[in-house]
Amino acid sequence: MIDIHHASWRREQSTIINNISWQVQPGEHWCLLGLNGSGKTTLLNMINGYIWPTTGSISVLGEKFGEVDLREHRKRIGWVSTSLQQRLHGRDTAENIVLSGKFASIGIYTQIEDHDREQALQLMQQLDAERLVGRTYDTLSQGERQRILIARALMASPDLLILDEPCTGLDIFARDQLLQRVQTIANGQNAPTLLYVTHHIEEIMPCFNKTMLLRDGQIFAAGSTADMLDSQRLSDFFNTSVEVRPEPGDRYSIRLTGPFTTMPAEAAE
Ligand SMILES: Nc1ncnc2c1ncn2[C@@H]1O[C@H](COP(=O)(O)OP(=O)(O)OP(=O)(O)O)[C@@H](O)[C@H]1O
Repeated sequence: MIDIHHASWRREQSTIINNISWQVQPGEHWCLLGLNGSGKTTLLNMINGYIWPTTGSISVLGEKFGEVDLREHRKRIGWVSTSLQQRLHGRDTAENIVLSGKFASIGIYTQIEDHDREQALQLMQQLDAERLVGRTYDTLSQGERQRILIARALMASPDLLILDEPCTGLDIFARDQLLQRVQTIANGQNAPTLLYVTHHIEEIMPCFNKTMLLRDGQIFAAGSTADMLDSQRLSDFFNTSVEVRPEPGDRYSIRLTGPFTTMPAEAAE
């Protein structure tokens, strides 16, 4: 699904992505865990073809960048992120935003077929958002917006679904509902491969069988989630002592047990 070989990305004397090699196989769902500024969004921008590695190579969904029509390619990738939220038109209705996912466009510039409209309504139903039909995007709550964005991302039946911190701004109930829906998507027939970006271990659902720990633009460790979410490993990763606890429902929680003073600068923000 994703094959990255020794990819680096440099800007203004700094190396933002530093010699990353990473393979995602069909059937895997990955969680990307890292502190602010560790390079998560930059890596996603690379996967979507918005930026190119300065050195190294990347192929996504079997297509090597440089040999593929990126506009067509992006239709195979659903993407939910805060930066997308900011680019949407606030006066568009919820259902039109979902529909626009079919064309990977902001707004709709094509004749809409009845079956597309039906599919959009079905996805809104699946995400418990059917009552939002007719509402303009700027009147929706944060939790409602996230559900509409996930429906939009699923509209083109993507092979890869990227969820970049989708729980930002959600209360604990909305967060858990959204996470349950993510789990349902992962368990569904013909489910896309999921990449889930977060700072929060509590958000890692059982469907995420793989986890990457990203620090300073480098892979600190990557492998099975159970191996990654180990107290000693995460203490090394965060550079301070933490305790990871298994929680009911194959979830995890984390508690800081070491001194704050040794925390990396970003974490203290
Ligand atoms: N175009 C650019 N030019 C210079 N520096 C950049 C550019 N894009 C990103 N960076 C820097 O690269 C680092 C990684 O940024 P990135 O947005 O990928 O981090 P992140 O892990 O997604 O962080 P967050 O969790 O805060 O969203 C940051 O220090 C950022 O300032």
